[in-house]
Amino acid sequence: MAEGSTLTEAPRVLRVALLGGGTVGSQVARILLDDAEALAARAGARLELVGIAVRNVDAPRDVELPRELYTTDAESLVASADLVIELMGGIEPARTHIIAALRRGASVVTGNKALLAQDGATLFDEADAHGAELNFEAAVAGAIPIIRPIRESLSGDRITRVLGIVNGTTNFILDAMDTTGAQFEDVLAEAQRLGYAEADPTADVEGLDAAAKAAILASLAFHTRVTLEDVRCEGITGVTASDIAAAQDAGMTIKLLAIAELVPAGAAGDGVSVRVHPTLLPAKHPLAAVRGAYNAVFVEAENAGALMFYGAGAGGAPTASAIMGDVVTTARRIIAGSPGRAGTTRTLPIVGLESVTTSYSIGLEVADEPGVLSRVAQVFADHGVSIETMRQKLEQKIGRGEVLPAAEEGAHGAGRAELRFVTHRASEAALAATVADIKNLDVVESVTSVLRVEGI
Ligand SMILES: NC(=O)c1ccc[n+]([C@@H]2O[C@H](COP(=O)([O-])OP(=O)(O)OC[C@H]3O[C@@H](n4cnc5c(N)ncnc54)[C@H](O)[C@@H]3O)[C@@H](O)[C@H]2O)c1
Ligand SMILES: N[C@@H](CCO)C(=O)O
Ligand code: NA
Repeated sequence: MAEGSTLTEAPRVLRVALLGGGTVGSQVARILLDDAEALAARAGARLELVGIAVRNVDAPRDVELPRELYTTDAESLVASADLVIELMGGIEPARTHIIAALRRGASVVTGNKALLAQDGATLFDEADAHGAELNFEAAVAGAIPIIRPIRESLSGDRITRVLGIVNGTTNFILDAMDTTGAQFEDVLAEAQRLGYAEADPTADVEGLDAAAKAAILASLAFHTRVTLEDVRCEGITGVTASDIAAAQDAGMTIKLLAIAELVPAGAAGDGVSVRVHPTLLPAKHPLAAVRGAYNAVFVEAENAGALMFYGAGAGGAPTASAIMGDVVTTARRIIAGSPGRAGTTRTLPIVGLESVTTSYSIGLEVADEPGVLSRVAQVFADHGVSIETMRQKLEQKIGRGEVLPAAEEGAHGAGRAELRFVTHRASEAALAATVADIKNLDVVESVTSVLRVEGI
């Protein structure tokens, strides 16, 4: 405390501009107004909400707030603020407003994963150049504290892998498919009816929302720059009821995982692989227990071991909780006069899926006749892909190293059989070549699914 100051000194005031008054913004405004006393005590300054920028001042709203706070003039709000909370979403004009705030030396709190994943580097450079802070806990997994634990709590450790269920909509859909046995399209329609899925669900079901979060997590976990373009992304639209049933038969469940891991990149040392795709997980894996629209992030670090962060990944009040945590932390640092951001320290090569090994589950429809199994198995062997388990519909199962008796293999006569193979870890290239050759076998009717497997 400066010489001569006393505890009775008038509290400092920080002018807070809120850009966006929708699902999250309206809850943030409510907390700023309702909890003003407690927030002032924790932040060390009164947080004065000076305005809320919206598209339409007269739009109907769920949360009652003083009408005079609303404005369409975001630019003027930003020009007068010490701290800007950006909850408009989208790239522009959010990006322009954030840069304008940072250039004035005002700190910014945002939940905008799309913008951070596309152009975070520019924003962080602006923050660094002007001694301002840019915080974004709400951008990944909503209310769950995951950004700060990775940036701060684990900053003395070496994170090797992050596996996340970071999209609630797709987890809700996959969980409902798992519980009811229904097809994707039917569950999506029901999720839209219940308000769990957006009218335009593309960003969620195609994995793009999860990919943006994966890019942010990878950048922080590995102290390097990763953008949306670096993320290999596959959504859940191709997951069928029969994939889910086969997973259940094998004691597994299908989750849309965001996976970021350190992988060897030859002489260069470490590289980074970042991907989003439907993934088979054993039912005993902690992420398999994440139901409904919940999110969870599983972090593996050299010294901490495995950690799991779980909770609500979306929703107005939960996401506002993460925003407010950033607001109080940022306010404290403004008062203390010390921006606390630890910047990126290196640039690791992004490694494509062709260099990453993973286990696979492959479903086939084949002619049910003698010799089919050995011909399929030979194709795996030809490409050096080792089989961990094989299941045939009718509950015949070959475990590690066992061989199905020839008599049994031919016992069902003409007709079709469904085979499911799970492989040991193999490269994408070896797996693709195996699948292509299997498709060409005359005894194979079709390859019904190819899914990656984690946690076995
Ligand atoms: N909703 C969630 O559960 C959730 C969770 C995590 C992160 N986020 C992120 O938080 C942000 C806000 O999400 P939301 O769900 O509250 O959005 P929303 O669509 O409910 O609200 C957006 C608000 O921004 C205002 N706005 C948009 N464009 C504007 C413009 N050009 N000028 C002035 N005002 C404008 C709108 O009027 C509205 O008040 C997004 O970046 C989103 O990705 C949302
Ligand atoms: N659409 C996102 C909202 C949170 O980012 C989800 O389903 O998880
Ligand atoms: Na979060």
